[in-house]
Amino acid sequence: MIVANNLHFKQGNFVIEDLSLSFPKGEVTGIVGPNGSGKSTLLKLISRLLQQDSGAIYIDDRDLLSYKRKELARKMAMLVQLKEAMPSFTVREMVSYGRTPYQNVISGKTDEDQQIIEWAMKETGLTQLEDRLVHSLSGGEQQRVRIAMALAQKTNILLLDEPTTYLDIGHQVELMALLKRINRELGITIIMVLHELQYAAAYCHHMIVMKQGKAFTSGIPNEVLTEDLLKQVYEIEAKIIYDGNYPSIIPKQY
Ligand SMILES: Nc1ncnc2c1ncn2[C@@H]1O[C@H](COP(=O)(O)OP(=O)(O)OP(=O)(O)O)[C@@H](O)[C@H]1O
Repeated sequence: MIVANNLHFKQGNFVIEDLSLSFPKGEVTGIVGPNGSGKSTLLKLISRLLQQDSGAIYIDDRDLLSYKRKELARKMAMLVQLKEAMPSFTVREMVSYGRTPYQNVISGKTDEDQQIIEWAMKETGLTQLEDRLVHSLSGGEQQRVRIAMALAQKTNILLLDEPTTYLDIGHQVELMALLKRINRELGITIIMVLHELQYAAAYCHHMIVMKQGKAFTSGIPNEVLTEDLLKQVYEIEAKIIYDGNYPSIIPKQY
């Protein structure tokens, strides 16, 4: 469904060269790799926040660059890293922004828009918080608001850059479970950058490992995530112990 062919991209001293990848439709793909390996850059190229120097990205067999802005916003939602302060909007107002790609300036919000806003808040457990100001919420609640806004956008692709940043382990697991349910029940294709290899292994169908602007390897997580990979990509000696699909990584230096 999403295919990248022979991408070339240069920013400063960092280069992506001849990168070709595919992201399976209806599945959850995790992009992992060390700091500075190009994970966010790859996600930004897929969401058109950045544009490759050459090569092409196809979404549903159509060149990404040929989509009109609103048309693309109806197809994919992107949650960038949570770095900036959240705005002074209520939860409902912020979720409503997800309807922007469908709105007509004259008619404003339709009944259908309102129903979708209610649905998105319900799916993410925010109905009780709808009148709260977003910046007054906890980190985990704020992430749910951002996901609700993306759901209100009614896209079939959701891209997320490090969605678990700033969350404690309880909220990390809650968020991963929410994303898994969104994928399973709504069939939304999810592509996310993750630092936690254990979540990539446990919650993703497909995993891509980036190293220095290249896809070092990709495939089924528990086949990709090996002690040898940790050595070659992260340069650590570590032991991996699986409990079902969930790995524990124990570094030798410990
Ligand atoms: N605007 C820019 N100009 C020059 N270099 C940049 C720019 N943005 C990113 N880079 C460089 O590109 C490289 C890849 O960055 P990117 O953010 O994609 O890495 P990442 O794998 O997501 O890293 P992290 O895990 O630390 O978030 C890094 O070396 C970064 O310094």
